[in-house]
Amino acid sequence: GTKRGILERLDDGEVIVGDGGFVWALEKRGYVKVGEWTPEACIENPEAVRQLHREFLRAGADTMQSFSFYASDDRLGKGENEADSKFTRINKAACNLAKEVATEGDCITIGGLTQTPTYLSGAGKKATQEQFRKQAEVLVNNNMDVLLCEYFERLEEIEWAIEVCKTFGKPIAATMCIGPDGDLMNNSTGDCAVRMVKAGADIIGINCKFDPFVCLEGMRKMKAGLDAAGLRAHLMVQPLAFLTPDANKHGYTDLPEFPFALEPRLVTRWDMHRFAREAYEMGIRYIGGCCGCEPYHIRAVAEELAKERGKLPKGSEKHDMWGQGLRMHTKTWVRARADRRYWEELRPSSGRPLSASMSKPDE
Ligand SMILES: N[C@@H](CCSCCCCC(=O)O)C(=O)O
Ligand SMILES: [Zn+2]
Repeated sequence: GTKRGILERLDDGEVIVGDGGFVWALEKRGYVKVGEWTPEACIENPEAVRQLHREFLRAGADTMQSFSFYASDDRLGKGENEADSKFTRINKAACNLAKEVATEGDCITIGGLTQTPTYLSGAGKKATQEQFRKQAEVLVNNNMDVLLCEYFERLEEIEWAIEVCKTFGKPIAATMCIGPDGDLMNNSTGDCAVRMVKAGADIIGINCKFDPFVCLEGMRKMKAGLDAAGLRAHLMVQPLAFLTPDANKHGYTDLPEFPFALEPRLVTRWDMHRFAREAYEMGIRYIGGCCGCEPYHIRAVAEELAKERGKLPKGSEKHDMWGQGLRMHTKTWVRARADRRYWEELRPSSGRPLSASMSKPDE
């Protein structure tokens, strides 16, 4: 068809703006349960999922990712008869919602899958790959343009997932939720990058668990690993929208504030400008967000890279860049904040005089 695929766009050096965090945004809206993090909302409240897709589209997202997170059969299904099992219905609905909104823009649909309870149970490669095959099959049968293996903490499991996805002949993206200190099986971040590419991924990187700047530290290690191995791949990063300089290799889940008091750590749109620029300068071209990342964060990515993309997102119709919308404010001191440097240099207070700036992660 006319729509140019993701690899064509990336090969042409184009920026792909990703969408943000679905489970996190929908949990705040009462459609997802913390701890389960499963996407029943696709069949129970499709209007909420559709609306969030539309908000990310308006913010400039070039991708619509199926809300199929933690939707493997071993987590969702109870082995009921395939056709109308919860597993099949949720994954199918997730694809349809992503496709519906993707057609409202010139978006690429991304079929997402992630780590499984089967792997953690120690059931081994065959049983684990069967889970990936089942879910990838539904995503491909429902016309997702790309398969994304995301939020893997262990290299071996994402290698198995990539191997399975490769059999479907779609472009493959793969992101691990690791920082600069490697995965949970003592594989270095650089080695994780190399082995994801060797397993067959076209686009590799990091998503979740760590803040935008810690993720970029991890991406620098991934890039160095690929360079040392003489490998090339497109780079992708979808960080948390929470600041986590104090996290250990387990990321935000080990911080005392996880999951119900991370709000003081939220990044501002200005942090996202700085992140998007640094990511772009590193050669990363698929730039989105994960947990905590709301549409205004994605709009900031699209605005920071407006020149490179040759366009502003629709949502910028209601947002003059760098605070220019304050020029007409009645208060002179607020008018003075219609200034890029003011916002770039501001170190915002937390408003919590008794709060420490950092916490100690639980082991
Ligand atoms: N594409 C997904 C990624 C979710 S990343 C992790 C979500 C919570 C994990 C946990 O605490 O177990 C989404 O946007 O929801
Ligand atoms: Zn996440």
